[in-house]
Formats: sequence, C-alpha cells, structure tokens
Amino acid sequence: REQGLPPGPPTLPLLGNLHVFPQTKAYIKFTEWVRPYGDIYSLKIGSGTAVVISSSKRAKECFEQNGATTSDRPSLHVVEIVYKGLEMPLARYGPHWRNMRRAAHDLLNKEACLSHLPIQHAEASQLMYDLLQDPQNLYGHIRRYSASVTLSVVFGIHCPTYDNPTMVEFFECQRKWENILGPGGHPPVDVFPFLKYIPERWAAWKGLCREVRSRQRKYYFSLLRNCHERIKSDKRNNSFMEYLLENQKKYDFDEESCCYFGLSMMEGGADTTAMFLQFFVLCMLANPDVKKKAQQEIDKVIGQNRSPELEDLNDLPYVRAIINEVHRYRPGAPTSIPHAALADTMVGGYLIPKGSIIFMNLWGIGRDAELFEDPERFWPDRFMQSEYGTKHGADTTGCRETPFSFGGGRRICPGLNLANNSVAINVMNILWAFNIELPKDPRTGLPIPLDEDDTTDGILLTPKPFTCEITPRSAGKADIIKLQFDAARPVFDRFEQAR
Ligand code: HEM
Repeated sequence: REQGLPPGPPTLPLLGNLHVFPQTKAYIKFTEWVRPYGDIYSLKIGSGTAVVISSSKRAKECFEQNGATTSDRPSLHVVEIVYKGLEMPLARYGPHWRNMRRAAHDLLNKEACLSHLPIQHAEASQLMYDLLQDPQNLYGHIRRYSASVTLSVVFGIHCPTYDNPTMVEFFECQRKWENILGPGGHPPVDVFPFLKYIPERWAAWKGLCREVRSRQRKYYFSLLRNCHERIKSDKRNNSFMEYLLENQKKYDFDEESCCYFGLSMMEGGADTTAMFLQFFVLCMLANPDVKKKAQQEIDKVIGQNRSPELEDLNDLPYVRAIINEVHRYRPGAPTSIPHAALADTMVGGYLIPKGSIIFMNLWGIGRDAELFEDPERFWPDRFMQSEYGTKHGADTTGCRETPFSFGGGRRICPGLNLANNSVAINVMNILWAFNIELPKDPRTGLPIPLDEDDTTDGILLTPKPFTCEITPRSAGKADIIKLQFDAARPVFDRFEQAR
C-alpha cells in the first residue's frame, strides 16, 4: 500500500488484497471493515486501488465537495464490449455522459415528473387490482408496475401483464446481463488484462456478452421503431422517446444514442422501484406492529371512502418515516454503482489516486453506529424523533433530506423524483387497502417466517421471489379498487399496448 493512501487490510505481494476481496455480498464485509479501518479505507486490487466510503460526512466530502474528480466510473472491459460507452449508469465521465444527464434531467426533473403522475396513478390502480385478483403473484405484479411505468414514460408502451412478451424479454435480457456482471460472471479481466486474449472457445463469457448485446439491440431498436411509426402516422402519445427522436440535435444524439438512452432509463428505473416496494412488503411482514401503527395513521387521515392521493403523504409522518427507514435499512444498490477518480483527490486527509475505484458503501452509511441507534433494527420511529433518524447529539453535518440509497454527487440517481412518487403512491395504497400477513402452513395453520436476507447477489440487492397472504381490508375498499381500475382505462388507452 503506497504512502498517503487510506489504511486497509494487510496486503500480499502482487495480489494486494485480492485474496480477501469479498466475492459475494461485498457490502457486508465492507461494513465489517469500518470497525478496524474507519469510514475511509483502501483495498489494493493487484496494483490498482479501491477506496470504500462508509459515513455520510465522508460521502459528502468525497462525492459532493470533490465531485469534479470523483464522478467517473471504472473502465470495465465487459461493459465496453456490451455498451461501447453509450449506457448511462456505467458510462465514463465525459461529454456523452453529460448529454445523457441533460436528457435525463429533462425527462425526470420534479416538474416533468408531475406530467408522469397520471401514468403512475393508473399503473398503481392496476397494481391494486392485480393484488386483489391474484394475490399470490405480488412479486410479479410489483415488477410489472415498475417496468411498465418506465416503459410508458420513456417509450409510450404499456405492459398489461407480467408474462407479456415485451416484459419477459426485458427481464430476460436484464438477468443475462446481471449474470455476466455479477460475482463469477466473467474472469477478472480488468485486473489481469491478458485474460482478454484467451480464445472464445475457452472463454464462454465472450459469447455471452455478444448474445446480450445483440438481444438488447434487437429489443430496444424495435421499441424505437414503434415510436418512429407513431410519429410518422401522427399518432404520438407524448412519450419522451418521441420527443428525443425529434430533438436529437439538442443533445448531440443520433439514433444509436437515443436507443441506448432508452435502455439506460429502463435499466436504471425498472427494477429499482420494484425492489423498494418488495422490501417494503417484507419489512411490513416482519414488523406487524409497525404495519398496524401505519394503518391506524392512514385510517385516521384518509378514512374508508377514498384511496390515498400523493398529497396525503404530507399528513402521514409515520408513513414517511417507514419510507425513509426502508431506504436506510435496505438500500437497493448497497455499494451504489462504483465511482472512479479522474484525478488525485484528497479526502479525510488521505490520497485517493487518479484511477481508483470508489465505493459509496450505502449499506454501511445506513448502519453508522455513531449516527443511528441500534442500526441493525428496522425501526421507523427513529425518523419521528429526529429529521434524519439520527440519535440525540449525533453530528449530522453529512446528513441530507434525499435518502442515501440514491447515491451521491454528480452521479446521484436522476430518477429519484419519479421513484419517490411511485414509492409514496404505492406504499400508501397498499397500507390503506390490504391486510398483509405471512403465508400460513396449510397443515398446521401457523405462519411461515420469511428470510429477509434471502437476496440475489450483484450490484442490486433484490429480494428473491416470495409470497404472502394479501387480502382487502374491507369489501368497500375492494369496490373502490375496481372502480379506480376502470377509471384508469382512458390513461392506458393513450399508450400503445405491448405486443
Ligand atoms: C427506489 C428507486 C431507485 C433507487 C434506490 C435508485 C438508486 C440509484 C443509485 C444508488 C444510483 C447510483 C448513484 C451514484 O453513482 O452515486 C442510481 C443511478 C441511476 N439511476 Fe436510479 N434508483 C432508483 C430509481 C430510478 C429510476 C426510477 C430511474 C429512471 C427512470 C433511475 C435511473 C438511474 C440512472 C439513469 C442512473 C445513472 C446515473 C449516472 O450514472 O449519472 N433510477 N440510482
């Protein structure tokens, strides 16, 4: 370990810390290492350096105050093969990323998101209806909701069912790509570049990369063709992609970059919101007292005769506390998407050398025992006691209103307004409308506990499919759900139905 670097575990010659670098669920080890090495430490990966940031104060210093030099992404060989620099979340810092960011801002800023609300409300009414009709498939209904909102807003296409071919192909492409990116999906070509030159017959990952690239292109170019056809036949439905195709010059885009911009929005937005809502349900199942308290609050403010509106959230402090606590307790990307240093940068008195990978350890930031009482416990009340959920007398200089689970600095999630609206509408709806209970053993009638930690491994923390017992809280509420789904049809009619 070179002089001036943050401290870290002892290294071996040539390997550095490769032998101890966690292969799975890295956020757990990254958080354990905070105790011996502090809120900024370094890991040597061969001759390269990775730095892990694990407190809000240090994150502010690193990603906001030093954002000019900490907003790159690491150069990853497989990403280069599959995306050639055109996909936003993994793109290197530079002019094309900046253009994508401008387009994302125009699509997703707070005001633009007001115009997406009718879609979110209509899709949320379908989610309620689906949960009423087919409660066993909660997991899939939530995923459909989240992907269909993004698909409608970006490409003007509504997906009515989870097993629709458009939805199935999207999730299949995602799954294959995440398998390549995830632990063991490809050899460490970025640490040992000679591995890139191994012929394909001994390197299956090369074929997989080609397959993913070609499937994704086929998929997204066909969505783009739909938008072109609507424009040509004057049947626009105001999707962002129609606007983008007609204003390519404004963002210095061509057809190819429009296509990958749409892909970026789907990759960033489709599964992340779903994961949040699935974790929310899991947290309610594991904490019935919290659920009860939230339902009491909702019943008092909203009553029985209407379903919640977005503005109701202002009058529901405990529901807001639950949302903040889910963000803290289950950040969707527990080590965020890794950043990289564009230049030598000083943080906390240590050197982060140019080219280092920088992990924003969101899991660890939410578990900072200096800030949070009993951080391993799901306890929304902490956010009722103080603005940031911190304990009395804690140093909150690094805390902020936007949950850390959206990352930070210049790469902070551009979809957070859309996500916040989806989260608020659906969390309130589910609590208002449904009893959510653990599934019961048909033989004994006893509840079967769910394993909250049963998640997939990769950049995203996704709960594995689960079921629960979900029933309407009253016949009146079931009627309101049906009426609202009927009333939403004109919104769906505006959009092309996925084929
Ligand atoms: C609860 C839901 C969501 C969570 C927890 C989440 C979380 C994140 C995180 C942690 C990052 C990385 C930030 C960083 O590098 O510091 C990110 C980036 C990104 N997110 Fe989200 N996200 C959510 C929803 C969305 C939605 C709805 C969209 C779009 C429709 C979206 C689009 C993106 C994009 C395009 C990036 C890449 C930004 C860049 O590299 O400049 N996300 N998100």
